[in-house]
Amino acid sequence: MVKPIIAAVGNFDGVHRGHQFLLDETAKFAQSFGAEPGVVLFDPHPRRYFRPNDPPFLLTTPMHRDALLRRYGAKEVYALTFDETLATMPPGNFIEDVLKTQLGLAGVVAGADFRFGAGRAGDGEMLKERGEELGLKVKLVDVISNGSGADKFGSSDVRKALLEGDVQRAAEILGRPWSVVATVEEGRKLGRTIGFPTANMMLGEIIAPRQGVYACRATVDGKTYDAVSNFGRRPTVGADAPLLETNFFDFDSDLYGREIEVEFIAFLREEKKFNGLEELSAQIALDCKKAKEILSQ
Ligand SMILES: Cc1cc2nc3c(=O)[nH]c(=O)nc-3n(C[C@H](O)[C@H](O)[C@H](O)COP(=O)(O)O)c2cc1C
Ligand SMILES: Nc1ncnc2c1ncn2[C@@H]1O[C@H](COP(=O)(O)OP(=O)(O)O)[C@@H](O)[C@H]1O
Repeated sequence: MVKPIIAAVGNFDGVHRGHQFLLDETAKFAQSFGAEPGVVLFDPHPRRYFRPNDPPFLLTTPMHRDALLRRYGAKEVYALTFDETLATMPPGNFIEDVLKTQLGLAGVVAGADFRFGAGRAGDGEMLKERGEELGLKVKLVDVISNGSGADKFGSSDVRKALLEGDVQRAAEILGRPWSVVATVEEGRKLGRTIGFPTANMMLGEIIAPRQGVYACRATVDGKTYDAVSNFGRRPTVGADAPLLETNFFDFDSDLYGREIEVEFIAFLREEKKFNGLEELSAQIALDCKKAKEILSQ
C-alpha cells in the first residue's frame, strides 16, 4: 500500500541548510505517523510571478532543486503551478482545496514564519488551526539561527553572497558549494586554439554571480575534476552576453550537449580586457596554477 505523505511547504530555492533542517524535521514527524516525507513547492517561483521583470535570481534550476530535495530525504516533490489562481486563493482554500483535497496529504510542516495565500494572509497559526480541523497533522518548525545573530539561513543571503563573489559564505549557508547544473553549448571554438578549451554554459534563469574567474570543481558522468571557470562577457574577444566557461584539468574529451555540474570554490580575480589572445592565455595559465593550489588545500 502507498504510504501517506506529510510534506514541508515552501519555495526551497537552493535547498540551503534551513531547508535541510526543515526536511529532517519533516522526516521525523512523518515517521511518527507512519508516513513518508515530501515537499510541496511553487513553480515558477512566486517572485517571478509578482516581479516578472526582475533579473534572474534562482539558486537552483527546478530539476537540480528537486534532485537535491530527494537527496536530503524527500520521497515526493509536488510542484504547484504558481499562477493567478494560486496567487489570489484565500489561505483557507489553499489548505482545504489544495493541500487536503488535491494533494491528499496526511500532514504538513512549515517554518514558523511561513506566510501563504492571497496577500500573504495565512500564517503558521492558521495553518495549524484550520489544518487540524480538517484532520491534517501540522507541525511548525522554529526558525534556526545561523550563529551570526538573529537571522536565519535564507535563499536571499546566498544570493547576496554570490553577487559579491563570496562563494565561501554561500557554501556555509547551503551546506555545500554553490553549483550550476546545465548543458554544454557550442561557442566560438577559440578556447582550444589558445590551449584552454572551455565548456560553455548559459545560466538562463539562474542568478548571475559576480563576474570573474573562479576555482571550481566540475562533474560529468559522476566523475569530478578540478577546474577553473570564467563567468563574464569576455571583453578581449568582443563583449557578449555573460557566459560560464569552464576548463577541466586533466581532461580531454567532447562535452557538447552533456549535462555538467560546476561547483564554485573560490573567487580568483575580476575579468579583464587583454591586448590579444597571447596575454589572455598567459593569464589563464596563472589562473590555473592558482586554482590548483587552492583546490589541493
Ligand atoms: C580561466 C579563464 C579566465 C578567463 N579570463 C578572461 C578575461 O579576463 N578576459 C576575457 O576577455 N576573457 C577571459 N576568458 C575567456 C576567454 O576569452 C575565452 O575562454 C576564449 O575566448 C574562448 O572562447 P570560446 O569558448 O567561445 O572558444 C577566460 C577564460 C578562462 C577559462
Ligand atoms: N579540458 C577540457 N575542458 C573543457 N572542455 C574540453 C576539455 N577538453 C575538451 N573539451 C571540449 O572542448 C570544448 C570547448 O572547446 P572550445 O575551443 O573552447 O570551444 P567552444 O567555443 O565551443 O567552447 C568543450 O565543450 C568540450 O567539448
